[in-house]
Amino acid sequence: MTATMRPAAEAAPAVPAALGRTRDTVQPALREAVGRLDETSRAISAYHLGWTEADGTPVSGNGGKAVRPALAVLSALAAGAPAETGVPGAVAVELVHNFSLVHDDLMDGDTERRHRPTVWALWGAPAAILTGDAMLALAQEVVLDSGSPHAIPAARLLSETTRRLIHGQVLDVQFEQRDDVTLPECLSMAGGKTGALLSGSAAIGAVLAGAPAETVDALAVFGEEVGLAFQLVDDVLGIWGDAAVTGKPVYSDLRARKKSLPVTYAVTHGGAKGRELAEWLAGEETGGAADEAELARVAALVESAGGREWATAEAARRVATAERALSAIPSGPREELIDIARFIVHREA
Ligand SMILES: CC(C)=CCC/C(C)=C/CC/C(C)=C/COP(=O)(O)OP(=O)(O)O
Repeated sequence: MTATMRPAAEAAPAVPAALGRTRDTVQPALREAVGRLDETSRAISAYHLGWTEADGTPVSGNGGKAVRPALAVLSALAAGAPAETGVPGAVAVELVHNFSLVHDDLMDGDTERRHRPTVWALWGAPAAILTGDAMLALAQEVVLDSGSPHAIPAARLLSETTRRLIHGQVLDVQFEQRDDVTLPECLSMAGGKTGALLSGSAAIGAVLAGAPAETVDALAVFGEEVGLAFQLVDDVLGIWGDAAVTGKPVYSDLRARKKSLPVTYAVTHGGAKGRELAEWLAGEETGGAADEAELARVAALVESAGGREWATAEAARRVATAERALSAIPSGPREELIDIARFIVHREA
């Protein structure tokens, strides 16, 4: 068993069928949209999205799990519209997501994502900033060009979602300089950094379909809760995940002394072990590639202070709340949304 609290005998849940199906529905539109970018941004985006090698050779690589576009397409279906209605929203949220990853890797100095070198590591900081910017601008354009009579409210939702996402990242960066971050503050940061885009993804298809406010709100609540579960699991994988499976370097969050959710829980609720952890986080003596053993010791400290168990249980609680929010959503899309939420808590990458 790696990151989850799943009993050893229980198999990992299958990847939900909706993820593959919606990926096939959305990919042609995503490729068409990226094709509108200038030559340099297009080539770098194609690499980041797993379509080519860095030298432009076509590949079918790892472009990510495509969770957000799946939510956007299912959101349209949940509103009684065809899948195609959600596609511009799906393309837009995947572009916003990838803008945020390209910029996040640069900010964190991370050199590996999706089992490949990151954009800034290959092309440098200016190219990473500009490629991310290009994807973000393109996302708005795709929604505005959707042809939906509800394109303006959908574009507004995307804008508000992006502002919340950026605010979450602002808090995350600020927390690195603070040693008094509380658990509610950390949850609020994760709600912005990850909950906002999952919420916007789960709502945008319904907005494009002109669904009533109750439907949009229920889907938004579902996405927000799933987003928090997503970040909790992401933080757990960042400490106890298998780098060969996650495709990201192990311990990068701990090495940067990030106030992730399991770490913040451990510090604020872990008694003497939490205080020991807080001292380590505030210290300057650790860091760099030579300290792998030290980071393993700190990971064990977070675990013995209850951080891993709490984060895993909290993710399950968030998914249960998310599922309850869908009570009025028609069967079919509801079960597929729930399958994705459960997959998120049990994933290992
Ligand atoms: C403004 C700015 C820079 C914000 C950064 C926000 C940020 C990077 C939040 C983390 C979100 C997250 C859990 C990403 C992994 O998604 P995933 O596992 O779905 O990734 P995948 O697409 O590779 O599967």
